[in-house]
Amino acid sequence: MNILVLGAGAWGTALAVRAADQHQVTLWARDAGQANALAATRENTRYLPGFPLPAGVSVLASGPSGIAGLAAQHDLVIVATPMAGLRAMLAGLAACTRPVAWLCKGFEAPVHAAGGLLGHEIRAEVAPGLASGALSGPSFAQEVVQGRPTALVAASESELVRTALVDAFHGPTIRVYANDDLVGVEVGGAVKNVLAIATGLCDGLSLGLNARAALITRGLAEMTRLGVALGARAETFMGLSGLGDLVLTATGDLSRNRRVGLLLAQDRSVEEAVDSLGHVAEGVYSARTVAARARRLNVDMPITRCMVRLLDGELRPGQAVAELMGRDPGAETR
Ligand SMILES: NC(=O)c1ccc[n+]([C@@H]2O[C@H](COP(=O)([O-])OP(=O)(O)OC[C@H]3O[C@@H](n4cnc5c(N)ncnc54)[C@H](O)[C@@H]3O)[C@@H](O)[C@H]2O)c1
Ligand SMILES: O=P(O)(O)OC[C@H](O)CO
Repeated sequence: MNILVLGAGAWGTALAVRAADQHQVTLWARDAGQANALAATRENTRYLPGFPLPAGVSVLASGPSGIAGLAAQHDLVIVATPMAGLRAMLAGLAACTRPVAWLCKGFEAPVHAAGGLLGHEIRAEVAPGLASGALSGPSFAQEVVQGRPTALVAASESELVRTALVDAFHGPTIRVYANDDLVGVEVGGAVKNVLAIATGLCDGLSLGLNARAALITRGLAEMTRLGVALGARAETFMGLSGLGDLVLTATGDLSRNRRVGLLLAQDRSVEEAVDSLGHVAEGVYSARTVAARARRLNVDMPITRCMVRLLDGELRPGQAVAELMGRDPGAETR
């Protein structure tokens, strides 16, 4: 198989390295300088230092034919940009006849009255004919690139796309499960990032293990409520892209979103926290949209609402905890 990976951040690079165990991979960087550095050093020193690119990975920057021309020369196209780059990528691939999958986890920042969109909603606007889906699940790039065992979920309404993703990435160190609930998989991947900021905050304030378990459990409930309201199946949230990715991101110190929460607990500003990462933390950009879409659907998401007020500077860390604990008693419903 010939696989094109569009985006040479940490995750695109890690998956390109692993896919090259079994396939030919082209890793595309939007910035010619980054592509040249990658090609010269055979290492992504900016986003995933310490892991050489194997011979099966070739590096490219945009050529005269652009991404559409490149896509036509490959069997599978992976969009590995953050959410902020997905709309432009899908628009550029609108006429592509190859299966396409995005890796980003989040809601796009609002571009019109409908508010911020998930990947499949952006696709419906700019590339409705594209055979496409998302590859998601609990997966830190640093562990995947080291060949540590990982399970992913290939989500699409199209069996062709699910099968292409399994063929591309299922191997000795990665298991890929197929799921046709693209909405559920996308909601899980987006909301877990917001909840990981909350859990980082909780741990940074040394609130204890009981508090962390409560946040994860009640966070899963609010993620499920939003997903079901958006048309997902509730059972998807008990799977890899729901519970699985929530547990990983909320508790694993490799998570950039969790690290934002840990830094906010030290009274660092959101800008300082984000700048210190050097990587994208999608939860920071998605939180307001998650809360806004929940509000429109009449879905109660108290943890997310609290995180938005914290990120907007309306609450200090201690006040956020007091607000969550001060709510009226309620039934333990989904
Ligand atoms: N790193 C992980 O472990 C991991 C795992 C699973 C999913 N993801 C998701 O994958 C996506 C990418 O994450 P990452 O870790 O590779 O990020 P990163 O911060 O390591 O790299 C981001 C890459 O995207 C490029 N980029 C930034 N803005 C862009 C834009 N507007 N258009 C095009 N390219 C742009 C940057 O140049 C860089 O190459 C995120 O949505 C993240 O949630 C990451
Ligand atoms: O580092 P984070 O918080 O962006 O999380 C990375 C992956 O999404 C974990 O599955």
